[in-house]
Amino acid sequence: MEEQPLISYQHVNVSLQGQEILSDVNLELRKGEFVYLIGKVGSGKSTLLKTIYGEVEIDAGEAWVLGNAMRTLKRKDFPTLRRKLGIVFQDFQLLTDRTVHENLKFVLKATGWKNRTEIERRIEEVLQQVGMENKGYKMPNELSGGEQQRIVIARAILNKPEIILADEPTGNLDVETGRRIVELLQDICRQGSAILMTTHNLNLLSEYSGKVYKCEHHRLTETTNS
Ligand SMILES: Nc1ncnc2c1ncn2[C@@H]1O[C@H](COP(=O)(O)OP(=O)(O)OP(=O)(O)O)[C@@H](O)[C@H]1O
Repeated sequence: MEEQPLISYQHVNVSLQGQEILSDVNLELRKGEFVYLIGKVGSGKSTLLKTIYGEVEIDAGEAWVLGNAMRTLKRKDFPTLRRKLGIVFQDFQLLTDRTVHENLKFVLKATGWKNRTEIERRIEEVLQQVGMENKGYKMPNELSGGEQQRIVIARAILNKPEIILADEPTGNLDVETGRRIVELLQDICRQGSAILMTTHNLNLLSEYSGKVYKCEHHRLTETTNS
């Protein structure tokens, strides 16, 4: 039997303050998929991602995320869902008053990790995975933009999420650094997390394969990535 998709949206409508943002959205994300979400500024990409982690409500349609029906999911159950998602925001949002290591430890502790050895081991593993193994002692402001984004990705993968939502993860970076970040996400995808990322950088689409959805005129259409 075919596995259920990790995300399945059917005929979903989303509005903000009475304004239609997205209408009749159909979206599917399956295990191991790398999916791009493209579209003009203000077309609704971030809003769509926000519905997946429950920050924005869905008005109509059917929406499933990791087995949860999003329209009936209780507020108290959102934190449990969010822990299963790795979220990479456009601006980095590392805690600026503590080191990289402390940033990562903070998340592990907040998500229930207690054993000190396991915590240390996991921090070492994710730092290695993003190529930042010697940077744990640094403060965020001592890192370049690309390095900070790597740490944000390290933070997102701490709990081995099934889905990573990345909102314009290359937005503030130069082309080459942005490319390396996408390579890192592709690498993480190959290791088992599905990735849904928004981008304005259409060059990436031809360089790194993936399914493409385009947000336009309040609709989402799947386009071919050639
Ligand atoms: N909190 C809000 N209240 C009302 N309208 C909002 C709110 N947040 C966003 N919008 C509107 O929703 C629309 C979609 O915004 P969204 O941020 O999802 O677009 P986007 O495609 O992610 O844009 P960008 O490429 O600039 O990130 C925009 O018209 C925006 O003005």
